[in-house]
Amino acid sequence: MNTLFKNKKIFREIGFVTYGRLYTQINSHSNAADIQNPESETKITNSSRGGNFIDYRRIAVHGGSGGSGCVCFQRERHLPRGPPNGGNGGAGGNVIFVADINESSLYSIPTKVSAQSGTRGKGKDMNGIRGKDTIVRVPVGTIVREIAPPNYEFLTGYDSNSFFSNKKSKDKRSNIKNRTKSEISSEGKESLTENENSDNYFGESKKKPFESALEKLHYEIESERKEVLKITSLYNFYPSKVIRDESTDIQNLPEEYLSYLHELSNQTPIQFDFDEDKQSLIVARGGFGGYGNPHFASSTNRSPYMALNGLPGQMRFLELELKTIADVGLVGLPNVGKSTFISAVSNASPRIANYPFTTLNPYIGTITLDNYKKLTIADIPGIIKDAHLNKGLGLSFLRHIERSNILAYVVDLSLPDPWTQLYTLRSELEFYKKDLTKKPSIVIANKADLSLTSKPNYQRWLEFSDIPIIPVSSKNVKNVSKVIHTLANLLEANKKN
Ligand SMILES: Nc1nc2c(ncn2[C@@H]2O[C@H](COP(=O)(O)OP(=O)(O)OP(=O)(O)O)[C@@H](O)[C@H]2O)c(=O)[nH]1
Ligand SMILES: [Mg+2]
Repeated sequence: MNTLFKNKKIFREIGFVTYGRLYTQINSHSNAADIQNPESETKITNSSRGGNFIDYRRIAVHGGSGGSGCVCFQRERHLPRGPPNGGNGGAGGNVIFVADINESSLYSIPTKVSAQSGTRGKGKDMNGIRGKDTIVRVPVGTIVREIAPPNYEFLTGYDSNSFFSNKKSKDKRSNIKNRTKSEISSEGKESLTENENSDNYFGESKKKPFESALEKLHYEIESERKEVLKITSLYNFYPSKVIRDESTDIQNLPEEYLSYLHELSNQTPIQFDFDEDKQSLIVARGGFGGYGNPHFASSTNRSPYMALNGLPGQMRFLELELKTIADVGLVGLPNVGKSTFISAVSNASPRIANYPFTTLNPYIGTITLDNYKKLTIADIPGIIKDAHLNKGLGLSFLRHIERSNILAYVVDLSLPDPWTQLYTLRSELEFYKKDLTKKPSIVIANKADLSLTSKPNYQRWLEFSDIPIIPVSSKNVKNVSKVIHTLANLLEANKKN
């Protein structure tokens, strides 16, 4: 199976990215403790602030295969028929996701992530080496969901419950037919009619070719997995001593081996939210290493000529979605001064210019308050009227403020009737997600330094406003500390509730 992943052509076809900055392998003894104390890992930085911001991605993850156990006997001059001494195979490495506060984009995560396979056991009781784990750093705020493999239903009639069946696998095409009739239609997914699968008069299949390399990869892996999981192929026999007696029965398999097989066939779908730094999750477990022949020695069979093969690692298809988590989300029309505000109050330094849509990616700024607590603010691209109809940059960026505790509407106070900006923003937010505007909110009335128009606007607005309005001049850094204190108090009150 592992050879499949080494197939560079496939990697190229599915767009395997070799940037590898988020993607590193750590030594074979990695465990949860290592993750918490990542000294053994390479320091990775990700400068994805520029044009490389990606907040949605679909990837495939694959744990390493386990190495096979070895069939071997001790042979010395004085000991011609010594005891069995074949080593166990090494387990495959796991693919582990770790949340990292320094990451801000899913850009560097490759389409296909696999962990190293374990090596085979050898004679003289030499166990195989465990495959290295692969650690993928994901930004805090990433949501991981398991998805069905691409076009899963038309690829194969693979039935995960038939792992233990000893029957010869049926013809692939008949499998597809069987599945088409019953399972696919009941699942209600994209279904193929029987006619589409059957051969025509010239014996040519009308089945569509693989539409993407990822589908092809999945098909190959699944067929190989099926092959591996046939009971006879679980065993590794001594050459020319192939014995298929009752000792190769399913009942004789070690319990941990069986439970791993069971786990492989009954994977619970992953749904995980990385909302804290250093949180980690094994997304694809490495395969079990097979036992060497000493494991099968008994009082009746002192020279077992069989060992166990390693098992394949878990294969999963995942959907990653980044929803930035900040305490405060800034929302405003383009060019009102959101980025100027965030750069005036925090460590963020987004681009500022006098034209709309200067900001194209979300930015997070951190402010250290008097009591050494931290307040994070998210600046997102500007929203315009009818953004829900995909005008401007659309509304997808709202996912980054969706989980903020507080909303801060930034308006340009110098424009005529500035409150209309607030109406527009609120209605667009409601279009995106119902009740989003019910979060505690304030209005940052920016450009108050342009007092000729701003001052009368402010006076009029105060008379009917339903939320606090704070006039500021972000450009001249005037009154911004009042905004920060109001936000900090609101946050405190909000957390207590
Ligand atoms: N007079 C005045 N100008 C300001 C103030 N704040 C921002 N500006 C100017 O307004 C323009 C837009 O500022 P940005 O911070 O880029 O605005 P933005 O809301 O981030 O814009 P987008 O990223 O395009 O949505 C710049 O030319 C700023 O110099 C202010 O308080 N007073
Ligand atoms: Mg901006």
